[in-house]
Amino acid sequence: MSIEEGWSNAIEEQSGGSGQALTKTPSFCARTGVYHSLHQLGGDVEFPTRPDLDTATFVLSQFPHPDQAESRVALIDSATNCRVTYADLKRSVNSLAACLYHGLGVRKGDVVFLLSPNSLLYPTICLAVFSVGAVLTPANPLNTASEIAKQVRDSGAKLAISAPEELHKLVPTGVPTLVTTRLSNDNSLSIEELIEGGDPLEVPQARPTQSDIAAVLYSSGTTGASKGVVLTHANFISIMTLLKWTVNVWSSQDDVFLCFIPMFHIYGLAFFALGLFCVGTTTVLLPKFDIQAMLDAIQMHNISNIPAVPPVILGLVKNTSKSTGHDLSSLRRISSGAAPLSKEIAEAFRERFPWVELRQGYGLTETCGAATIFDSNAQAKARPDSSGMLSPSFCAKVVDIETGLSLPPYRKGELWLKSPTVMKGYLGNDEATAATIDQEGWLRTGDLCYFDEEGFLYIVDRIKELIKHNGYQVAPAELESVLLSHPHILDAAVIPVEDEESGQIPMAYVVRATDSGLTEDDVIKFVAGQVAPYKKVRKVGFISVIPKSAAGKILRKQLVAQSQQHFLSKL
Ligand SMILES: CC(C)(COP(=O)(O)OP(=O)(O)OC[C@H]1O[C@@H](n2cnc3c(N)ncnc32)[C@H](O)[C@@H]1OP(=O)(O)O)[C@@H](O)C(=O)NCCC(=O)NCCSC(=O)/C=C/c1ccc(O)cc1
Repeated sequence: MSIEEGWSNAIEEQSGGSGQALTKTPSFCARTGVYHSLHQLGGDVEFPTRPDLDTATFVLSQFPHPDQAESRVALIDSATNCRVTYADLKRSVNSLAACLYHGLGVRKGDVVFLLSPNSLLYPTICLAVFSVGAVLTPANPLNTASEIAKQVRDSGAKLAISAPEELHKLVPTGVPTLVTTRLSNDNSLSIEELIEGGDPLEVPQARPTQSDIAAVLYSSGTTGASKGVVLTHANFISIMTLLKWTVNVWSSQDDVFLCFIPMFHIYGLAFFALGLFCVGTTTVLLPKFDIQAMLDAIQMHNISNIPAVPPVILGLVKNTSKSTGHDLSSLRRISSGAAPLSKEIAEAFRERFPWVELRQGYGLTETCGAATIFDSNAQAKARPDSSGMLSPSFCAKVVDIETGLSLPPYRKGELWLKSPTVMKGYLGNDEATAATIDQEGWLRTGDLCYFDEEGFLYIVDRIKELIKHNGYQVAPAELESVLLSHPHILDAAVIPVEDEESGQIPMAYVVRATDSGLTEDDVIKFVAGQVAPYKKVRKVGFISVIPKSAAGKILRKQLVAQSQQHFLSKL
């Protein structure tokens, strides 16, 4: 059904022939213009209301019964086959929390910077930091030293924890730093040693409360520069409760999960560093994403469930064949988030893996993770373009960009969300917070969407100026400021260019100084030297002037059209 047909059906249904706005749409209230979750709170999903509850206490309280915790495996490192049981994990968390509090004097509100790829220690560090009421600020280890210094400064970090190979990037910040594991040639204090030496019984009794800040994760939001998203313990406890409910709805309690999604982003943090421990499942960790290592791990550990991103789903389609290779029969479910999954990739995946359920979800750092869910594979299969229905406790509005009015089903507008998982705001940035969360608590997502009459959400475009490369955010404004720092670049604009493998790549339009002789390669190398690899400019066009509005705003859509035309003319 087309949008137009659906819309006229919805109007017909709403008016009931009388022209009155009486909606039959199950999730949409025509009077308030609000879409509600069709999943009722209460019954099987209930948020803990005790104010004096923190994320770590909540997660640890959900662990399997002590009789089972000694044998039930929480984590497996696929590279070493090293295993961590739930009982080990609990002891490590309490032991490290005791050391952070008594030994290092880490207190409530102190910001702890974490720079590490996924590892068996990552969840322990997160939970121990939460236990003492400190604020976790994780970062991508691929970030450059200057990107890291910026986050350290902005977050006000008092202590850092670093993988040994990344330590050199933290030294210039002057922040006291612990390494996760100690290399033989170095005498830094390590988390591993603290865990071994700590006494789990000395865990601090003064715990943070639900309204305290738990973490600050960096995201570009709907505009430009990276900002610290302030998430409270209540946000995390709510998302854990929803995740637990989701796993129950999907009957995934006995699944073995594969993790390569980075835990320094909300997707990995919420799923793998915290949420799945509330369910008692086993997670196999890939230290780094690699398609062959992923296929080996699926076969070796009988992986059944993979939270993924679109490029990985494409990778699975392209790198496996029916007749040869790995036994992937254990796979039951793959979910896709962080970037739009094209209908073509979804269909190719379903054809190649007919026994595997594929479900798309939608979430943001600002909502502490997933906002939507598909209840069943049949629902998802019938709607390959949809990201699912609102999760319990979520409300949405679809707001007309011109008029600000709330729109009914099948009308496209900006998605606004409200739920107990919505962030407190951006750290030290009241202006950005006010521009993103209104007085009533509605969060503007910067995504263009519509709902159908059954309450399924379809994200159709991005209003916010963000490029999504491999599921990572790339902010054009950040790259433009790097480009403008080049002495031979007079003006620059960065736009997304569609790319089959990675979703989108950043392309720069550059106005170069007369007779500068600057080449595409020069520009690419100049940017690559200053930003994390996923932010690299991968294509350059030279132009005489950057198109701008009367107010000086870059007309990116015009440049996108220009790049598409250029590409088509080359075919
Ligand atoms: C697994 C991916 C898809 C691919 O990994 P990869 O192949 O290793 O590629 P990378 O992008 O990590 O980096 C590779 C690049 O880094 C370089 N590199 C490699 N290690 C090095 C090195 N140590 N030194 C320096 N260079 C190096 C490497 O050379 C290479 O450079 P280049 O070839 O130029 O791209 C990876 O990109 C990835 O994990 N992406 C996911 C990002 C992600 O989690 N985003 C979520 C954001 S939060 C969000 O949106 C939440 C949504 C959500 C939605 C729904 C829900 O239900 C819940 C949540």
